[in-house]
Order: sequence, then C-alpha cells, then structure tokens
Amino acid sequence: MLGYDIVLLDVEGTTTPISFVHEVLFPYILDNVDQFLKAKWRDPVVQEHVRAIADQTNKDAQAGIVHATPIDLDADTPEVIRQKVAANVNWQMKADRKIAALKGLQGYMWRFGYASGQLQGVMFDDAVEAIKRWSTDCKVFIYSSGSVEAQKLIFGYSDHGDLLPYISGHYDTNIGSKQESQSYTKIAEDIGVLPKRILFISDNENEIYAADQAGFQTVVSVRPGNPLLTEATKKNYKLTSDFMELL
Ligand SMILES: CSCCC(=O)C(=O)COP(=O)(O)O
Ligand SMILES: [Mg+2]
Repeated sequence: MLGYDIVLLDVEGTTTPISFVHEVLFPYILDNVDQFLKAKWRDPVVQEHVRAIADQTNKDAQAGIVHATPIDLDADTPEVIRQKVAANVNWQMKADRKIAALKGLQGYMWRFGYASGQLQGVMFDDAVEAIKRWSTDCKVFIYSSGSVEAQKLIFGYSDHGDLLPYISGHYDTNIGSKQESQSYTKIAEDIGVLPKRILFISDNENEIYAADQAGFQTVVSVRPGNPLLTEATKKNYKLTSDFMELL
C-alpha cells in the first residue's frame, strides 16, 4: 500500500534533466523566435500570446524593471511590436523567468518543434518506470512552470513514447506560483483530496517548502546538474535520485 493517493511531479530537474531544458528547449526558442513571429504573425494564437507578453512587459515597465520596454499594441507598428516581443523573450529567458506569458508562447512554439521531429522530450528511465507503476495504484499529476501545453508535448513526444495515458492532469503557474503554499492548497482542492494524501516531488527546495507548508508529503529530486541543496533541506527532507524507491 502506498502512503499517498496522488503523486504530483515537477518536470525540469525531476522527470527531465535540466540540461535538456536549458540546452535544447530554450535554445530552440531563442534561435527561432524572430522568424516564428514573422512567419506566423497573423495566427490568432500568436496574437493572443503577443498580447499576453505586451501586458506583462507593460506591468514590468511600470514596476521599474529596466529591461522591459513598454509595448503599445495600438500605436507601435507590427514590425516594432515583433522586435520588442522578441527582445523581451530574450531577456526573460536569460533571467529564466517563470512567467505565464513567456511560458505560453514557448509552449506554442515547441508544438511545431515536436510535431516536426526536431524536438523529443527527455525523461529519466526511473521516472518513466515509476509513472507507469503509479498510474495503476494511484494517480499522477504534473505541476510545472512550463505551460500545460508544454507539459503535454514533453510527455506526449517523449524518448520513452507517449506517456500522456499515464497522467491524470496538469497544472501550471496559472494556478499560482510554485513557491507559494496557496498554489498547493488550490491543487489539492481541485483534485479533491486532502493535502496529506499527495506526494510532491521537485528539485527546487523553495517549491518543496511551499508544498510542505500546505501539508503535502514531499520528496526532493536529486539529479545530475540540479542546483545544490542547503544543509537544512538535506537534514529535514527526504531526498531521492531513483523514484522506484518511493513505490
Ligand atoms: C514542461 S517543459 C518546459 C520546461 C520549462 O519551461 C520550465 O520552466 C520547467 O520548470 P519546472 O517547474 O518543471 O522546474
Ligand atoms: Mg524543477
């Protein structure tokens, strides 16, 4: 018998190497964003993402963030808007910002990369094995800063085949920041289980603290290339580098 009913998984640093995100997925965006915006400018989905990035940029500019050049969707020409959006995407990605507007555009761009075969999601073997086993004994959900679309792509087009049949649902930062405990409370309510019956696994200790505060069970994912953990985390939390030992 497992001591939990739900497993909630982070992606980067947990099911998937950080190197894949930073050396494959992010460069795909940086290399293609200019051309992508130009080629698909009239696509209504692109226009939605452009509006979201413009809103975020204008909020950032008002908050005094120097890299954020305001975007005036009524007065700027399409060419200027495109250049400002591309420049904005560049600096946000260099800062590794986990902002919904950026993550939304990334997810939409990756759709074309996966569909063309240029991208394939990378998963740790033990994570895949455990997800398959968990899916028969409990339910597996994903909570990532990557958009729900990006999550469906990385698991749907993974190097271990289509893993979506093993996953019961997805959450991204539209439910709230991964570093705030209310986000975990909302997820438990949305799934309809008590927080103490959910096991959350992540590489990020601030996410682990937030989930712990919300009453979740937690395990810290230790993978090659993950950020170093503080002594306090190592002392107070369970760590794993092999999910099979959690079954
Ligand atoms: C879900 S694939 C894209 C990865 C990504 O953009 C990201 O920010 C991952 O963050 P996580 O919360 O999974 O560590
Ligand atoms: Mg992570």
